[in-house]
Amino acid sequence: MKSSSFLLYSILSAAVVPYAAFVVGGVTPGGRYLRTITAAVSTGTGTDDLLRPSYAIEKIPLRIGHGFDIHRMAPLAEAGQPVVIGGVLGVVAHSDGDVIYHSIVDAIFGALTLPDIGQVFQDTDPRWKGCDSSKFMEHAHTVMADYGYKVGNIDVTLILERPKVASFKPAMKKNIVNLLQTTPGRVNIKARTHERVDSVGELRSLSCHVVMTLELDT
Ligand SMILES: Nc1ccn([C@@H]2O[C@H](COP(=O)(O)O)[C@@H](O)[C@H]2O)c(=O)n1
Ligand SMILES: C[C@@]1(CO)OP(=O)(O)OP(=O)(O)OC[C@H]1O
Repeated sequence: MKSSSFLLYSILSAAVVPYAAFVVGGVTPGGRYLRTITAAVSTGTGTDDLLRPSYAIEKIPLRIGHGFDIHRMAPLAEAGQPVVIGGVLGVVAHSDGDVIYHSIVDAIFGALTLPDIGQVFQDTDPRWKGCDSSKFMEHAHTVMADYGYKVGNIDVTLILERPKVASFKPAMKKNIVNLLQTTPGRVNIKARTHERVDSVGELRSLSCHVVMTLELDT
């Protein structure tokens, strides 16, 4: 669906059951989106201990990681994020709330036995307020590479009642490939609805699971 059609769909949908515009995999399925970037992660020169883990890990040839994230949708006044389409809801998050990127970052940290995303990028730290989550991805890639690993493969499951995101998968995949410096043959994105049940199905949240492997980069 073209973005103009999505916009129309969004407005029409808002009249019935409004949903948020959001950023997933670096893509906003919908069009009108005012991204706020108030912080950036320095991946090269940081002296922050949390950002630069230094303990040794075992160099096993294959590591597996799982990541999960869920973000609440709420009225814009409460969400406070100008990422709305349909004019009613926003995504409640400290950063930009990209559930795909957050899940991938956590899968990478998990595979490396490192502290999780919320420990590294604390949601009380003003540096991450409204932060573009691609910065978290770039940082996770740097950490992974520093430990001598590269992406094995990534399988993403985005759980989102609507809109349908099939036509946006190539752009999301391209972002992931570029940020993690891997190849298209190693990244897959799936999407499911939540069959209209629970918070995801009732358009009160969206969530994501990621499973991925890391390979020792020889
Ligand atoms: N936001 C979404 C949700 C689903 N899809 C695609 O639709 C198929 C059917 O989903 P169900 O949850 O109803 O089984 C699914 O396999 C996806 O291909 C989508 O594109 N965007
Ligand atoms: C990314 C961080 C940090 O800004 O905040 P949120 O955007 O709220 O995202 P979440 O996935 O809940 O957890 C990790 C947080 O520490």
